[in-house]
Amino acid sequence: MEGVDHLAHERNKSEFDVDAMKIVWAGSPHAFVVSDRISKLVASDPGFRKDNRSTLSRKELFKNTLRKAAYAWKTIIDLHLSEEEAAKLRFYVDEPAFTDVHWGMFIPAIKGQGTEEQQQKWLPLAYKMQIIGCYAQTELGHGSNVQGLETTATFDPQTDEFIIHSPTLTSSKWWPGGLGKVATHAIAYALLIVGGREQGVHGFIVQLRSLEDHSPLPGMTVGDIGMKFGNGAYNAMDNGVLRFDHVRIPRNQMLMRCAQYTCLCMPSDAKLILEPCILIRVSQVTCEGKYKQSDVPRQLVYGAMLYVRQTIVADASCALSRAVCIATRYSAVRRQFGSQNGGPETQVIDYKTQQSRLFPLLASAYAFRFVGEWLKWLYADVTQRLQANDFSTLPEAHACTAGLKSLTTTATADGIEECRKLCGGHGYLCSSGLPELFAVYVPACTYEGENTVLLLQVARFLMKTVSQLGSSKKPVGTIAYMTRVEHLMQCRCGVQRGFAELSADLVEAAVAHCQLLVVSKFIEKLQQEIPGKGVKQQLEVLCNIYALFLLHKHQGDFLSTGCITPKHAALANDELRSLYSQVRPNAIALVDAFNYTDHYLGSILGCYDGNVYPKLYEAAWKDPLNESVVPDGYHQYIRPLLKQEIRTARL
Ligand SMILES: CC(C)(COP(=O)(O)OP(=O)(O)OC[C@H]1O[C@@H](n2cnc3c(N)ncnc32)[C@H](O)[C@@H]1OP(=O)(O)O)[C@@H](O)C(=O)NCCC(=O)NCCSC(=O)CCCC(=O)O
Ligand SMILES: Cc1cc2nc3c(=O)[nH]c(=O)nc-3n(C[C@H](O)[C@H](O)[C@H](O)COP(=O)(O)OP(=O)(O)OC[C@H]3O[C@@H](n4cnc5c(N)ncnc54)[C@H](O)[C@@H]3O)c2cc1C
Repeated sequence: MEGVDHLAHERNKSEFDVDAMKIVWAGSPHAFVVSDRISKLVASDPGFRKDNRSTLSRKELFKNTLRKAAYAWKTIIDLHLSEEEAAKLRFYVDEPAFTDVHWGMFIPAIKGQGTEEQQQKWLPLAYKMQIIGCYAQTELGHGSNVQGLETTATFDPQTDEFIIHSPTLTSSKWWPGGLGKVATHAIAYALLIVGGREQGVHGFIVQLRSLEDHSPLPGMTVGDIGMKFGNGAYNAMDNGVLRFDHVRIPRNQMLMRCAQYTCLCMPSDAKLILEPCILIRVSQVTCEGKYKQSDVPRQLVYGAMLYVRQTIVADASCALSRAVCIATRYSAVRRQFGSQNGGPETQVIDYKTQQSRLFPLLASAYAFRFVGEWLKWLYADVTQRLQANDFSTLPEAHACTAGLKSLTTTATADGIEECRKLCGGHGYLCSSGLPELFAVYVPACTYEGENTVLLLQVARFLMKTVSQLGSSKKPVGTIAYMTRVEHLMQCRCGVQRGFAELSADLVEAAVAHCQLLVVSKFIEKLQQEIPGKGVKQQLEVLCNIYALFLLHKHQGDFLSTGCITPKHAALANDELRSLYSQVRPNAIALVDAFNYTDHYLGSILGCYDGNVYPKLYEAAWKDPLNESVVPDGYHQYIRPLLKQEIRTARL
């Protein structure tokens, strides 16, 4: 029945203060208040309705997304929402759209790589959405290999302009979100050519469409690249294709500063904190056509990616927690087998197999939340260091953002699919929310750096650290533990095979390094003051589950290297079962702590009151196919079949 909490008996089992855990999950009392208020604002506004998405055609879906983006912007203006509140509103609207790239990449790239003058010119326009930007780096022929990009930007000293051109089919920009139909401007990455010499890949601000009638400017061929995976909401995003035919832009539209770390302390909740920027000029082209390369690492040009990868780790904890919330609530509602003397059947959440699949994912959601908080700190720290021209932790920041982005997105994508399977057949219904969540989430394993390519970056960083063992340069920070492998390196010295030959093994080592990072940051979190009855105890259980689950999953490696004995492995498995039993009475409360509205979850299986079956039944009849009792096509195709008239029928 409506209004009855069918999960009340589960909630009454909780052994900790759920409201206190909500604040831990949100990050602070302030963050909780903002999240709670904005999520309810969005959930209560019919203008943000999303339960009909799966019945829309792509063009209807896209136009509805434009309407929602405009409506969200109007809401932000009318309610005078702050940067933080506006970012939360876009988060809870939960609609992949051009605004994601405008706010999440276009603006950070200008902040990170634009000079003071360029920021003063372009940022006010972008903040007021008087221009809409996209991040046009990937091409048809190159995505991972940024140095392989073929678009050219040739400086013309006669006119003090750059000529942007797509010399080959494979140099066509391909994938940038928002590019296909909406963006008026792009940060386009191109190979700079000055005086006939190639000077590497740089970013350029290029206007794509008229601000009067939105038509593509001369020399631009631009459109959408077509339908993407599944029928999910990501098809509301106009990922585009763009070819330049000798398009001229003023010299002052090459992004000529790379102090992006000093400007970007934009934590994942996107509260923009502008740090004073130290002018670190990576490169510039003078009006005489002279190219000046300064001595800062050229990789500062990749700054926007480093920033976005950091936010993707926090996003992973959100996506995984959504799926776990749905699967946990439904596992408590669903009963199957086990009836004793006509009594109720067993809740599937009580089966040890269900717990051994579900609870490590619950622990992972919390683990990724806390490592995401730490990564936000690391990013702010590298920011401060860059202000003093201290690049010492830049390699570590790159390795951590790349590695944790790879680890958490892979685990989250796999975890969402596991949650769908944990819900049985009903998990395959769009009304469960899981198919769309999966379809929208999985590209995170590819965009912002393909996950294996990024793990190779971590492996390169680890091997570089190993090569320095024995020297005066001692490993510190997240690789301090590697001093312990020094003896291994000495006894194995001489056996050197190529990085490429060993790359598959090195990627596994990179994953292990990142998993160690996640566990150690969870442990550090537990060393902090955590208020609320039983809250720290619950987090300790989840931390132990996360760590022991990894040990169990990779026990072959631990055993073969002599790190543990078979007895240790058996003890770990026993302890895991015991820990699952400790989570069981608190499982519903632990997912309630995410504080997701039913609107944001978008799932009948995961609805707060657990009143699943009536909602499933009611939702079925709303499907357009049920608008008529006799289906369209019966008379044309089915009746001839049934009446054996098929031989003569015109199909
Ligand atoms: C794989 C690499 C890193 C290789 O770059 P490379 O110039 O060939 O450099 P290398 O020789 O391998 O390394 C040279 C050196 O540069 C360092 N480095 C590399 N990247 C960074 C960084 N970001 N920050 C700081 N340092 C960086 C590396 O660690 C190397 O250092 P070392 O020489 O070993 O000390 C690069 O090509 C890359 O990042 N590829 C991935 C491209 C990518 O992520 N594209 C994303 C496009 S935008 C997008 O997808 C948006 C998604 C939509 C959305 O988010 O909604
Ligand atoms: C939904 C979505 C949105 C996107 N949005 C944007 C955007 O807004 N702006 C933008 O610029 N781009 C965007 N992209 C593009 C995205 O950044 C690239 O697809 C991504 O960087 C991967 O590059 P790639 O496609 O070239 O993959 P590839 O590198 O071609 O990967 C193919 C395979 O090759 C392997 N591989 C590649 N190099 C190596 C190597 N050196 N060693 C071993 N294996 C290797 C990879 O591991 C992978 O298995 C988007 C992509 C998607 C799917």
